[in-house]
Amino acid sequence: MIAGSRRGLAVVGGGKIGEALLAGLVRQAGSGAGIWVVERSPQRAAELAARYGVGTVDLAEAAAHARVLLLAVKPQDVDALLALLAPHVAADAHLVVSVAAGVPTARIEAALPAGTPVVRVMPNTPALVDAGMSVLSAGAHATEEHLDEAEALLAPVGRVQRVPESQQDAVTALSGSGPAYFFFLVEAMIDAGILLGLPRSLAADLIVQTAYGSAVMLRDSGEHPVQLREAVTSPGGTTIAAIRELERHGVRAALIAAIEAAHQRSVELGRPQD
Ligand SMILES: NC(=O)C1=CN([C@@H]2O[C@H](COP(=O)(O)OP(=O)(O)OC[C@H]3O[C@@H](n4cnc5c(N)ncnc54)[C@H](O)[C@@H]3O)[C@@H](O)[C@H]2O)C=CC1
Ligand SMILES: O=C(O)[C@@H]1CCC=N1
Repeated sequence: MIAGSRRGLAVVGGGKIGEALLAGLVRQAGSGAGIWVVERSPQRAAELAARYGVGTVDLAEAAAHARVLLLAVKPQDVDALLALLAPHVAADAHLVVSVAAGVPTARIEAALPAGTPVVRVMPNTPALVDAGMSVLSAGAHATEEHLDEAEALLAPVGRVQRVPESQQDAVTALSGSGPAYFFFLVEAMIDAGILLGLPRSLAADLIVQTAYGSAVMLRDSGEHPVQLREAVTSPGGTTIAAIRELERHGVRAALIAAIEAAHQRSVELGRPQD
């Protein structure tokens, strides 16, 4: 294969985020042509091939066909994967994109042929519904063109930002893990509806639509969250009674501590494995 003749994308690791990205990208492209998946579990590979019409290949075939190798395995599995992948990577023909939480581009570069361009990305699962948030950082050999290439890949499934790599652990704690915090809040709010005697399906409908409407307002109104909250909080009314309880139970401090813990875990995951 001549350097530069490769096209398309191979997703290595078809787990939760690998599938979210695959699903969004295949939907946007209109088919799975030019998209391959490498998956350790044959059963999972067959499932993804059937669901999205993508080809399932091994690492050597992925590297032979695809220009972009998108690594979506657990941080703990990255080193083992790189050892298997490295013999098939050509620095002048591939762009390696890693979504592994915490793992620095320097660690990936050290395991690949000298000069391989690596872009670190923190995506999130709303990519599944084209509402993802992907945050990109360049490794030592990734140029603006490589960042543009990674951005073009991810832009169809949501918004894209670029940050210095030093901010990626914080980004991971905010937008990478972020959907889980919102799902957790929604889960708790639905439980509150159950406590108040509403049927589960009604409580879920009320809360999901309220979450959706609030998210659209946050994104589109241009107003600060404080202003939006104040507009809901009538003097002597119901909302302030609830807000007082949230503050009394330390919910704000709990969220800050939770996100700080996620940041710390991302830093730990980035350290070389024993
Ligand atoms: N789940 C999420 O919302 C997000 C996850 N990430 C990152 O994405 C990566 C994957 O996370 P999840 O999808 O949640 O994990 P997961 O455990 O659901 O998926 C990992 C997949 O990789 C496969 N795998 C492992 N080694 C392999 C190899 N050598 N070759 C081929 N396939 C291999 C496993 O069989 C599994 O299906 C992690 O590094 C995580 O930090 C990043 C952003 C968001
Ligand atoms: O929980 C995790 O480690 C991954 C990274 C960001 C979201 N999920």
